[in-house]
Amino acid sequence: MREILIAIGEDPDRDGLVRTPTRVAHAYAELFAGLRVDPGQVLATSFEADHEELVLVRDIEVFSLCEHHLLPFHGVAHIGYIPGVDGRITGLSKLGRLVDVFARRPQVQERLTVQIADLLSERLEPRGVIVVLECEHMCMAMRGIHKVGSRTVTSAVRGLFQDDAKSRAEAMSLIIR
Ligand SMILES: Nc1nc2c(ncn2[C@@H]2O[C@H](COP(=O)(O)OP(=O)(O)OP(=O)(O)O)[C@@H](O)[C@H]2O)c(=O)[nH]1
Ligand SMILES: [Zn+2]
Repeated sequence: MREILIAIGEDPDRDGLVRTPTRVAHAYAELFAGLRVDPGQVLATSFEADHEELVLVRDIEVFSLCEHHLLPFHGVAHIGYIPGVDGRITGLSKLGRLVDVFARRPQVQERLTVQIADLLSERLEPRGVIVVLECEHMCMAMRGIHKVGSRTVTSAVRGLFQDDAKSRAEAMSLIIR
């Protein structure tokens, strides 16, 4: 960080900047903490339930950093699943925790979307999973192409949502408003 400050023409020893390398190190430790967490642990607790219909959590806040520029992208995730035949469900907060574990890494939005869908699919063995992310990328807003307000939408579907167009359309109608 000190070398970056010198490279951009700053004085790393001036009062406001002298502790900046340390601050950035601490900030990065938090922003990239997901690299040191086992995502499977997030879903370690699950419950039996007689619910065989859609469970959908909308508008889960997403903060991540693109791996190309290390600039933030942020927006929301919508995560839905239909529990498997043995009816296991997870705590609703775990879906938000799962987003954070994968988001707190150098990312691309597509991979973040797929990682969430794959882990839910693997660990909960649900009948279907649908994940939609809508994010704005600062690397496209405050630099480069300067397109402020454009949002990128990515989705990943697993299980019955892949084959059953009616179920997918029903879930999408609850997600996209
Ligand atoms: N597919 C994808 N691309 C992303 C994501 N985040 C940033 N990017 C893009 O990554 C690309 C990197 O392109 P490069 O040409 O290597 O880098 P660059 O010269 O800084 O590109 P510009 O942003 O076009 O100025 C850019 O087009 C970014 O918009 C993401 O989550 N998914
Ligand atoms: Zn970027």
